[in-house]
Amino acid sequence: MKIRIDGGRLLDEQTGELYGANVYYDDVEGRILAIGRDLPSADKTIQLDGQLVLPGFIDMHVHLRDPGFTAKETLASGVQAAAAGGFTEVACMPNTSPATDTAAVVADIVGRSRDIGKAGVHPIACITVGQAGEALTDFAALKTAGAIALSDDGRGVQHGMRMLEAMTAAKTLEMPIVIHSEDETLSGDGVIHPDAARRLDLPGILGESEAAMIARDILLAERTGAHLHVCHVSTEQSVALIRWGKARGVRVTAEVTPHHLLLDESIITHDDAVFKVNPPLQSERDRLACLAGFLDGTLDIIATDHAPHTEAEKSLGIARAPFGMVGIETVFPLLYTYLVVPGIVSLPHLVWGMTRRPADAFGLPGGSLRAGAVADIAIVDIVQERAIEPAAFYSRGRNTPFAGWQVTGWTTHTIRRGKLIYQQGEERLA
Ligand SMILES: NC(=O)N[C@@H](CC(=O)O)C(=O)O
Ligand SMILES: [Zn+2]
Repeated sequence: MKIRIDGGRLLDEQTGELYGANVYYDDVEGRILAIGRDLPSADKTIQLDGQLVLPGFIDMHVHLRDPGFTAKETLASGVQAAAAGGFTEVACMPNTSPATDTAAVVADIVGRSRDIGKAGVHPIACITVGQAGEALTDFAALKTAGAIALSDDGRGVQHGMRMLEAMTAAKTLEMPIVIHSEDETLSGDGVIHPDAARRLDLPGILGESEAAMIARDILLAERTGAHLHVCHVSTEQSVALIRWGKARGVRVTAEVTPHHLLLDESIITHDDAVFKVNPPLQSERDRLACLAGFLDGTLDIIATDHAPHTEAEKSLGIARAPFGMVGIETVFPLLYTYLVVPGIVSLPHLVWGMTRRPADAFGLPGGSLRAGAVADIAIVDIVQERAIEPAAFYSRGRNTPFAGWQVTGWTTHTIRRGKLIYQQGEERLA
């Protein structure tokens, strides 16, 4: 079928200006045929009224929890939540059970997510067996099965020589090494930023635990030539180190989360584990440094670190609850409302950070709307405004610190390879 999206507004990919145009695509080929005002007639039309027609969003850091932790999230609930957030592609982290450390687990995730038919899923497989930080996994076999990168996310690889071996092997296969930077000899048993920890009489996490490992791994990326991607950057020192690495010509890319762009540790005034995340909410100065880093391109992409947990787990209090926040259904509305509307970040800069830049950094299709490109599209409504309501999430995780925040920029339709994978108000998958 030929389908046309009429009456929307697109971003000019050169100038970043919004302009009115229609989009014409084929749902079998899954490609955009033409963009413009005078297009051939279609079998079906999606009629809009000025909504934004954007490239489908790409999230390089989500936890889908399947296999193993399906009370937190399942593949089905995760990819439906992703589609509801406007995402056409997500990369999922390997801290599953069993860990995503064999070709069989990678192939299972790829196959089942394809059958569900919502957002596309790209597994990031473990660097070390069982994420234990010891023996390396079989990178070549993981790549053949469909892994797009390697990470022990959830934990840092503590042993420097092990990381050097991993980068050397990853370089020969051209697989990115994606790092959760945390020197555990510095973070210890900390749970939140030291200032918040002092107020609540809890153990703190030193910011240096992140920056120290980033420094080590930039040096190892320089030595090996591997592509290093730094997850969830949260401190001023980390941003400075990545800026330094880029200036030296090291192949380093980095991501920043919506919570590290919008929140700081001062929000933690009482013992509520909804604010517990790793790396922790940092100081206001760190938050502003992350924002500046995103604006100048040091932090290339926005990633949510969508980390669902059950209500029972999150009700254990900050000392005992697991780290993590959900984010995939609310990232665009939050960043649009609180960064674009007040003029802090431009709309194209936000959109490229969620589309073109992750596609370029990881060699994924999508990220651009033009004739010949894949028909991966997010349609968002910047008039409709409502409060974030966790009970309405498609995700099983309800653990967001943004409940009740009033936002606009909700996704109304998500299209992947020409197929409608989300329409606002649709039923939850079983
Ligand atoms: N970010 C988190 O606080 N939690 C993540 C792990 C991670 O991304 O480090 C999780 O898996 O729950
Ligand atoms: Zn992590």
